[in-house]
Amino acid sequence: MRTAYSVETVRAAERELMARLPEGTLMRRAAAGLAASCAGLLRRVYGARIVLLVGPGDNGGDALYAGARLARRGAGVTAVPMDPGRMHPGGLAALLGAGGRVASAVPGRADLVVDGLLGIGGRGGLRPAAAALVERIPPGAVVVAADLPSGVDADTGEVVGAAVRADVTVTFGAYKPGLLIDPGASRAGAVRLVDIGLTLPAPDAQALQHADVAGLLPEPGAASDKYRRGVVGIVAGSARYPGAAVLAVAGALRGGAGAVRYVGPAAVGEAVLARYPETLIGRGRVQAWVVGPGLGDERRAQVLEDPVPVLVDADGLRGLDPQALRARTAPTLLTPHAGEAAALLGVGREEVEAGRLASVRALAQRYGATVLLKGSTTLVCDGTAPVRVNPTGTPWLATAGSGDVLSGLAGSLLAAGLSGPDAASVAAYLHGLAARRAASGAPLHAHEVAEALPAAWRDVRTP
Ligand SMILES: NC(=O)C1=CN([C@@H]2O[C@H](COP(=O)(O)OP(=O)(O)OC[C@H]3O[C@@H](n4cnc5c(N)ncnc54)[C@H](OP(=O)(O)O)[C@@H]3O)[C@@H](O)[C@H]2O)[C@@H](O)CC1
Ligand SMILES: [K+]
Repeated sequence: MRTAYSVETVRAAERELMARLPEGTLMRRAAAGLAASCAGLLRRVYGARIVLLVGPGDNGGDALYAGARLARRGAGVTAVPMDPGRMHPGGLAALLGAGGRVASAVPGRADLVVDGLLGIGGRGGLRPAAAALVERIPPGAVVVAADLPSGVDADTGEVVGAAVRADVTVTFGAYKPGLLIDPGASRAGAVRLVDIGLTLPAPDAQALQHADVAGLLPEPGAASDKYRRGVVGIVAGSARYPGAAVLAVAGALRGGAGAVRYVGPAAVGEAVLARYPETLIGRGRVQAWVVGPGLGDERRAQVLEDPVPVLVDADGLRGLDPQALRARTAPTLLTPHAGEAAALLGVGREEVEAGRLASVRALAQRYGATVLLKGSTTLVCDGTAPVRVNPTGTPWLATAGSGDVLSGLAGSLLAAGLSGPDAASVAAYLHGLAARRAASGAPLHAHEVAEALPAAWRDVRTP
């Protein structure tokens, strides 16, 4: 499990540790890790041209001390301050003592640029003096962000205006949520963690890894029959959109439930059967429902009355009543994309895109449900446990029908007995992995994602 911690939590842990260590120890540890990463990215440290963008706080201090280490190994290191009157004094002295220099403008050429403008003390969009330096980063230089790319909000991943686009981010003590959540995540490049010795409490966000997913996958026992493994009911599709039902069933058949039941118009049932003859057709007992696309209100209301877990997706999300959902006794899982989430919250779509973390939390609170917010970084929140950030996926997943496959898959995992957050985050993980496998750099369509699910399932179980 990759875990991430809010600024407040990191600061508290730092304070606690600093009180027990000689002054400057943590910054020395951070700078040593940063310098080592930079050295590893250069073909040769000796003679390399390194530029440090230096902010007024301790993030700038990290960059200056790291620069001093690299200068001692023969690199030509130039520090460019955001505010010449405010640079970490100890860091500046170390750099100058090691032969580094200070310049007022960013040199036109560099092999590597260290972004030490802002770390966890950054607030709001980059001020003009910082944005001007970022604009001047020489093309072709490897960009290494200290702690996080400047301009990215550490807690949320939000970016207002300009922000550094790093090739590598060397983060200190703990991952910050903004490094895992877009748009911040896409600015961070490869993220490396430097252990500075912090003792941390429960995380604010977490990202599953293969082993976590493998541990959550439903496993049939010797005594399992199809009913014990769970039946998932799919209420989706219409004469106008029969494909949604076929794709949801495709996902559900690969999700570990013992059987998939389709409930809907006869013509759609025939389309489902033609593709998947193993589907049960018509009403009957299920352990979880997926209420999805192409639906009228009355079909959704019937399903929501059933005291089993229910996943609500697509058209099923339209006009949902928070009170009615809160009154349910069994878990509810909502799987909106940004547009649907915006409608559920009564805000603009851009607001959801810009503040994905706040949006998913607000939805979980308001509807008393687990919420899977689809998008460039899929988030899962049940309002209490840490938010789960999905680390798999590919931009090619933005294709018609892929959401139907995901809802079938997650519903199947619910029927197999997983909790709402586990079903949602395992489904998102497998779905993203399957899409990566199926796409491998080329366009893909939703059926291919469904077909690649068994391979993704095997991948995560391979130690
Ligand atoms: N604590 C520790 O033990 C350790 C900490 N470590 C390191 O310290 C970092 C945190 O340092 P920090 O607290 O000094 O804050 P930091 O990120 O440098 O920025 C604050 C400065 O930026 C300014 N500023 C703010 N927003 C701005 C904006 N939008 N645009 C422009 N400027 C803006 C703000 O200005 P002000 O508001 O004061 O005018 C203030 O001067 C942390 O990320 C890690 O790298 C490591 O060494 C490990 C040990
Ligand atoms: K930075």
